[in-house]
Amino acid sequence: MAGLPYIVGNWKMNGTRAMLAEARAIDRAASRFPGVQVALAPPFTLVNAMREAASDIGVGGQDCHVQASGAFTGDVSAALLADAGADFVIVGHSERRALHGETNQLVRDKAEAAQAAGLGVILCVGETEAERDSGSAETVVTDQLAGSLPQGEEAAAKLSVAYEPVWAIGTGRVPSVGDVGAMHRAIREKLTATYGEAGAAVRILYGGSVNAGNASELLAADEVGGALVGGASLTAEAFTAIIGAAAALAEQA
Ligand SMILES: O=C[C@H](O)COP(=O)(O)O
Repeated sequence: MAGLPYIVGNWKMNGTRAMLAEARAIDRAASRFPGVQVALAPPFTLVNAMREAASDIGVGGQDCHVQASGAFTGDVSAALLADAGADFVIVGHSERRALHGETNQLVRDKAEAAQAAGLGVILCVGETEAERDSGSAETVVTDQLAGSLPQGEEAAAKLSVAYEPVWAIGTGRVPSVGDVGAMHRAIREKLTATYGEAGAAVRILYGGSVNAGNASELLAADEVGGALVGGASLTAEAFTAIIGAAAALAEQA
């Protein structure tokens, strides 16, 4: 595994100020598991408050604009996220690709803008169920990577890739461990083809219905360096169980 296991919670469009109590509890739990890197991506509105409430976890955004500033009503730039205290940003989530028509080129531009602003990037890729059923999942994912991986000398250094099969997100369904490993190996190959040796150190996270019951198995799959967790990151109890599973595996390794 490349580096510490990286367990990231994506709160999506959830999170009032009252939920900072969960973030604080997650932060306390993270401090008990120094062998795991833990982070949360709350809505923009909570980034700064979460940064101030938590000290042992990374805090990130769920999207960013490609420009640093300007007349883009409603958008938030990577520079603004960094100013609010974010360490990283998620780009290319399938919900952004599907609901906001984000193309690979746009995702790449966002990733490069984020890195230029000093943020780490979690770049999401994943196939739909129809693409999986037609046998083209690997081609779809490697094509997404070809189009959206950031370029530049330091691009691999602050990058993680999250493999999230669209059909597994929020459905309670997960791919077999064998399919997860096969896809993660294909992603690794693409990363080393793109970045050379630096591609070997990029963490590849699995995302899609990860929970306390399946985390150990999924995290043990080939080339899985962590998890991007949606629903099960909304409560400290559920998310801490996943962090604990990652810590136990890391200790065995
Ligand atoms: O970013 C997180 C993923 O979309 C996974 O969401 P989920 O864990 O609710 O399936």
